[in-house]
Amino acid sequence: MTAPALRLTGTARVGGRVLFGPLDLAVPGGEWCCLLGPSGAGKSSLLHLLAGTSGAVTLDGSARAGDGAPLAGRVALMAQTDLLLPWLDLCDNIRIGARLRGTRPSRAQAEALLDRLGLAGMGARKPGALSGGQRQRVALARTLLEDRPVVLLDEPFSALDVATRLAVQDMAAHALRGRTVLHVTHDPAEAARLGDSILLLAGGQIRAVAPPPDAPPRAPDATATLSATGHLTRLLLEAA
Ligand SMILES: Nc1ncnc2c1ncn2[C@@H]1O[C@H](COP(=O)(O)OP(=O)(O)OP(=O)(O)O)[C@@H](O)[C@H]1O
Repeated sequence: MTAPALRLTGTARVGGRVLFGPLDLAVPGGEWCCLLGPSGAGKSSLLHLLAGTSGAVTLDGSARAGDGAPLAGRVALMAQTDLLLPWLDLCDNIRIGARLRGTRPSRAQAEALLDRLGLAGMGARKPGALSGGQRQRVALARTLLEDRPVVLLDEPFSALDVATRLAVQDMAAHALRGRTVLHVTHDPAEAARLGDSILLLAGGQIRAVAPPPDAPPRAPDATATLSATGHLTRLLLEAA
């Protein structure tokens, strides 16, 4: 699978006001890019513009793949809300996209993903019986099973405790290696740990911030990771 680059250029508006831009955001093909920024800066809107699900937010410009082919059909979006269907069990929730397209991955595939996310043996449960962090991992499993070259993640680990978060970050980093990932997060430590590249959206503009030099996923307590976390925290405080 060849993962295309992503490019978003122009000005985004909502309700007649400028949300961000004019700007030029680029994510190289096959890289994991973390996007940070203050609440309301437009990070989720930017993901939805790339996914083609932006609704009230419009773009005077373009959101496209670097290879010129349409993005439609090549993108999986994990939104901030988990969108789990309460009447389906976890395996069927995870397989919902494939089912809507007329294919049907096996329950064993869904169970295997749950297992890797620390939810072994829970495939027959309904979402109503889960904690917030468990629901978030099911939504991640559904996104991974989509098996798309471009993956957009909106705060995918925000509900997880520290130990689970680190384990699930590692799992996702390995599962999505070689895909083009744009990952919105509020957590500077997460960006310092996971990003091949790191972008900051603030004041309507995009700014690139140098990631630590070694390859992700990085040790959370490595000096370079901690130093990048501190630098990003300072930039976020300045942008607030
Ligand atoms: N459908 C919509 N209708 C009206 N306003 C919207 C809509 N979608 C987004 N907005 C507005 O656009 C702005 C940016 O929202 P967005 O969710 O993209 O920000 P964000 O950076 O992801 O914030 P957060 O970090 O809090 O999730 C907000 O002021 C929000 O109210």
